[in-house]
Amino acid sequence: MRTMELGKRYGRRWALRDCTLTLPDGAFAALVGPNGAGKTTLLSILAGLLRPTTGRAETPDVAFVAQDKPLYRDWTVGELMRLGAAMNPRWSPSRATSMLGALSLEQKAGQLSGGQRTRVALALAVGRQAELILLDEPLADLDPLARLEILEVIGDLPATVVLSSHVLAELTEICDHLILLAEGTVRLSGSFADLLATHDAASPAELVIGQLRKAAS
Ligand SMILES: Nc1ncnc2c1ncn2[C@@H]1O[C@H](COP(=O)(O)OP(=O)(O)OP(=O)(O)O)[C@@H](O)[C@H]1O
Repeated sequence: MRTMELGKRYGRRWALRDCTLTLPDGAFAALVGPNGAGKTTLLSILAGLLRPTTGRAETPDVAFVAQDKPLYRDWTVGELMRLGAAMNPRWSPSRATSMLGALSLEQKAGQLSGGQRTRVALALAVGRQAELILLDEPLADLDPLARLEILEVIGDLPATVVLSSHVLAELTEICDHLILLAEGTVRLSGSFADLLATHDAASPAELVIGQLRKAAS
């Protein structure tokens, strides 16, 4: 995945500016930044849902799980999975099922809890076997064990993953790359291994906190 001088302006204000990034295939990148930094804007452009004002993005086949997870309320989980299969020639039932946990296929989407809806949205994204998976704060409503379980499954996928989150632990334990945005610009990007070798930080968490403090000052 590559972006070149990507920018998005709303009126006179830039939500994202001069964003040039490269992520190697198979990277699992943490997308971090303060509220309003431009994370959702970047993910929406990468997903093809938002047209950039400047620059361009080169992305492979993309699956996007947005903050709100729209699902057909009257459809059962099983029907949604069958829809996923019918719409995607590369559909993997086993990958999709790995996200569903103990969820019943008979349950209607409109009657699911927030965390259960998240599982279904992730199943639809993962079942497609997209090469790039974009996750915009997807895990907020999952219980701690479900979070861990799902992050491990996502980490093992043969895909490039970009995960936006404010929960440091889930980012720094699982992700191998970092994209740090502040005020619409990329402040830091690269593999955690390279960044730790070139910055004064003992751990990924310390690196991220230090950089967020710097961005806020
Ligand atoms: N449709 C829009 N019209 C005008 N401004 C917008 C629009 N969408 C986003 N913005 C502005 O763009 C900036 C970046 O927003 P974005 O949603 O990308 O931030 P974020 O990093 O995802 O924030 P958060 O962590 O709070 O979800 C913000 O200042 C926001 O107010």
